[in-house]
This record gives sequence, C-alpha cells and structure tokens, in this order.
Amino acid sequence: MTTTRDGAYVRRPLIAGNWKMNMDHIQAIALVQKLAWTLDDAGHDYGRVEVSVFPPFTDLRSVQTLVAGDKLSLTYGAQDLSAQDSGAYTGDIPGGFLAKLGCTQVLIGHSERREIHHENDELIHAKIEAALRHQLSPLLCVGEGLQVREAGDHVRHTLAQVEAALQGFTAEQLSELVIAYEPVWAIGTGKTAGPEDAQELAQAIRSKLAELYTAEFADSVRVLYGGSVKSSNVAAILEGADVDGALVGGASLDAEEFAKIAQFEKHITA
Ligand SMILES: O=C(CO)COP(=O)(O)O
Repeated sequence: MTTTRDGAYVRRPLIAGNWKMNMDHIQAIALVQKLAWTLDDAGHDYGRVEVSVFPPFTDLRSVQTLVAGDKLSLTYGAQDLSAQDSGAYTGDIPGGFLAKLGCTQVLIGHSERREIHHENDELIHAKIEAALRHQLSPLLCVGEGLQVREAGDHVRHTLAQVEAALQGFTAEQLSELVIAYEPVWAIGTGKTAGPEDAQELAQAIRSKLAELYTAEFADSVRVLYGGSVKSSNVAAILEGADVDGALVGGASLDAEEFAKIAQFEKHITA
C-alpha cells in the first residue's frame, strides 16, 4: 500500500471475502453479524479500510436485509453475473437483479469460473460490460496457473488477461474497477506467492493500466492479491506499494479471522 506523508492511504485498501460455494442464507446472517460485531469491537474504521463480502446468490437478500436493517458499513457483491440482462438463460443471474439487492460490486473472471465453467476473455469482457450497465463495480480476477508460472510466463499471461478484459472500455467507464491478482497455484493450497511476487504483479498490472490509459488512471485503480491470505501473512503481503488489499477465500468464512485480516494495520504496528 502507498500512504501520503500524513499517513492516509493513496488508495483506500479493500479487504474482500469470497465465500465461494459456502454458507447458506441462515449461516450468512450469522457470519455477517459476527463479522460486523467483531469489527465494531475492534473500532474498525471503514472509511479508512473497506471491507466487503461476496456470498452465494441465494444469500444476497438476507445480507441486504441485515446490512440495511442494522445500518452496517460492510459492502457486498455477487461472485458472478450474466453477460445478458434478461431472457432464456436458465440458471443465470443478471446485473440488474444484483443492483436491486444492493450489491455494489461483482467478481468477474475468477479462476474457478475460467477453469470449471470455461469462461474465456470474450465472456469476461461481456460480463464487465454488463456490470457497468448496472453501476456495479467490476472486481476483475486475473492470474496464472502453475505451468505458466514454472515456465516463467506469468507476467505476460496475467497482463494479457487484463488487456483482453478491458479492451475498448474508457477510463471513465472503469472508474470503480478493482483488479485482483490471484495466482491459481496459491488458491486454497496454503501456498502464497511471496510478498515480492504479489508486488511484482500488482506493479506490472498498474504499468499496463498506465500504458492502456493514463498514469493518473493507473494510480487510482485498486489492485488486490488473493491466494491463501490469512491474518498471519496479510501484513507482509500488503507491504507492497502497489498491493491495495486482499481477496480472501477460506479465511473469510471465519468471522474472527477475517476481521483480523481487515484489521491488518494492528499487525503492522504490533
Ligand atoms: O480464490 C480466492 C479468493 O477469490 C483465494 O482463496 P483462498 O484464500 O482460500 O486461497
């Protein structure tokens, strides 16, 4: 992360929890309540560090009701959306429905969707377009698999994903874009890319954005790291000047652990 001389962050860090296919709507209520209480007890400053959760679709209405009813400062979004707005697309969920549920963000292009659902760059591009039509901030996930990493081709591979996803959009359209670098080999494996790897790719992504748009735009986009992030490693990962937060999978299912991750500043000063 980068701070100004008075200690403010240049880009507001984002700690995002991707629940994947875990937690039904009853469990979701319990988890969000516990997370909110834990963060309140810790005096969490949401204006300084944003915290968001990405529950399954079926939980979103319950999360919306809780967040609105208890006036929580957490933000939330969906893990995917359809590229279409309505029609004969059995099983798909359009952006308009997500916006109605109070979602402000949506994950797009997670490696599990690229791999398991064979989502390609073209579809991911169309999904970003759909998100923008409904004022949802796209949280674009990119990253390489183990083979690509071992071949030393990870930077080129990841930047190609960024370029393909963003092709044709203007900086103005992408003003709320967030990019998460998630090396596939570090997801759910307990292996994290080292803080240097996270910084290397975050910096490369920012340079690519500067090349595609302007330096000013590149400096405004939050770039997260994801892959086996825990409270014990988050502070080191976020030390990278270009790493603006974390996209957390498994550890976001435990309210206390996720709250500790969101409170990473305490680990830095401790
Ligand atoms: O895929 C991830 C977040 O989107 C990372 O998952 P883990 O934190 O469980 O490795």
